[in-house]
Amino acid sequence: MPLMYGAQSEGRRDDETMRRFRHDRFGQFIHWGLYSIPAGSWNGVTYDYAAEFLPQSAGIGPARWAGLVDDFAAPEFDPEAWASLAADLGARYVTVTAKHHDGFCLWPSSLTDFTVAATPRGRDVIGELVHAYTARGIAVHLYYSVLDWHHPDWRYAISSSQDEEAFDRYLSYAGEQLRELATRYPNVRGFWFDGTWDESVKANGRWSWEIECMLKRLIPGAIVNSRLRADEHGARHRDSNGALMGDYFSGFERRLPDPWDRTVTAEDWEACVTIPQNSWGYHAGAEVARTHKHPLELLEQLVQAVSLGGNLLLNFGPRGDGSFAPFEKDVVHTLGAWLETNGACIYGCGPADGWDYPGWGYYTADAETGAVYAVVTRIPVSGAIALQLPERTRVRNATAVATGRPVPFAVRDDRTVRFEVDRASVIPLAFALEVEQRDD
Ligand SMILES: C[C@@H]1N[C@@H](C#Cc2ccccc2)[C@H](O)[C@@H]1O
Repeated sequence: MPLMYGAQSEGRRDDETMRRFRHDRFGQFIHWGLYSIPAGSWNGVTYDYAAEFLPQSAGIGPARWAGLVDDFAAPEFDPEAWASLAADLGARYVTVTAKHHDGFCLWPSSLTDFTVAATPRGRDVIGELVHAYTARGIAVHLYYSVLDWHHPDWRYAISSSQDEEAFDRYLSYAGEQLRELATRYPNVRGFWFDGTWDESVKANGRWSWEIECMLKRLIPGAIVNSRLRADEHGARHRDSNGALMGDYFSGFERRLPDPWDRTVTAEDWEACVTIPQNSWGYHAGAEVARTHKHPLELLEQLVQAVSLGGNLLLNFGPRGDGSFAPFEKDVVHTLGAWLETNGACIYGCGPADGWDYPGWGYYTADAETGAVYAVVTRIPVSGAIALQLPERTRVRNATAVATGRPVPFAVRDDRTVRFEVDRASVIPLAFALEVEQRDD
């Protein structure tokens, strides 16, 4: 069907900025704001739900919530230390909350007083972070929530002409804030939109189309996630013709596609995940919870995403004072150490065509050289790892990515080779396979 405000381009972007995003594969999400201070509790009551939703969970109105501005002193906020942590994690880009659903701006926006400028130290958090990450060679994407509980003209739905006039005012405000962000911080690489699920936003596909155009005009090559977009019929992420809007699909939140679902390899996509079960902002309960994911579970999610042609955006929620919790530092050390010696099977990699999901782990392939990697995450009780080869394919040799040492294997038949793996091996265990086509 003809669309005025559908997808702005067909197929994958192949410019340098998008190739870099695809090559990066691993990003760190940062959720930090006023919600990090109460950390899930209010007036002595702890709410198990996501900490950044505390105003909703505890029924706190905008005026009372704004009282937290005076407490946002962030004595431990150290942008260079945050950038070092991202580098230690092995993240190649960072997506930082500039404005979350509560409407508080982590940059000194001229469009509202509800910003860091009103806090005791008045620091331009976004500006300092963009500088620190960029100086470490880490690309920055800015998270912006269209949903805004603080702004008086926000509406969940439009049910009167008054609602329409108010929401038009809100969309103008949000548009000017986005212009301000792209103008103040022109070396950010992308914008990560959220809070676009309500009827009011879905009814304004033209606005979302215009925002994408504006940001890419102000920052040529800027990357915009599909979550910003609706078309004129209210279709989100993909327009009414099924074409992806924005530059990559961003519908995987706290979930990944099934490891055998090769359909997702048709598009660029990114999954965003938390370390606790369900809190993006710092929740004090997470420090003692027994429920958050083991670092190796998160590492497996990264390998799984890459094996299906996607990126993983792993969330960290700094405490209200600007420090990181020990359980988050554990994740940094575990993933960073593994990526230090095994990153070849992640960075610049994607799906290994013809190599079906094996069950004991994942296959990735270097997008440039075609080198195939077998990454073992589950060692069978026998210790035997059987590889089902694509047709007319032979494995010439195999080496352990971490050590470069050759890995012995046996040819079982013309479609199967078998590795014997020490069951005490540190996993994920990555093998680099040198394969060749047989001419039989
Ligand atoms: C990236 C994540 N998206 C946000 C959300 C949400 C949400 C949660 C429940 C129902 C509808 C939407 C979270 O607050 C976090 O920013």
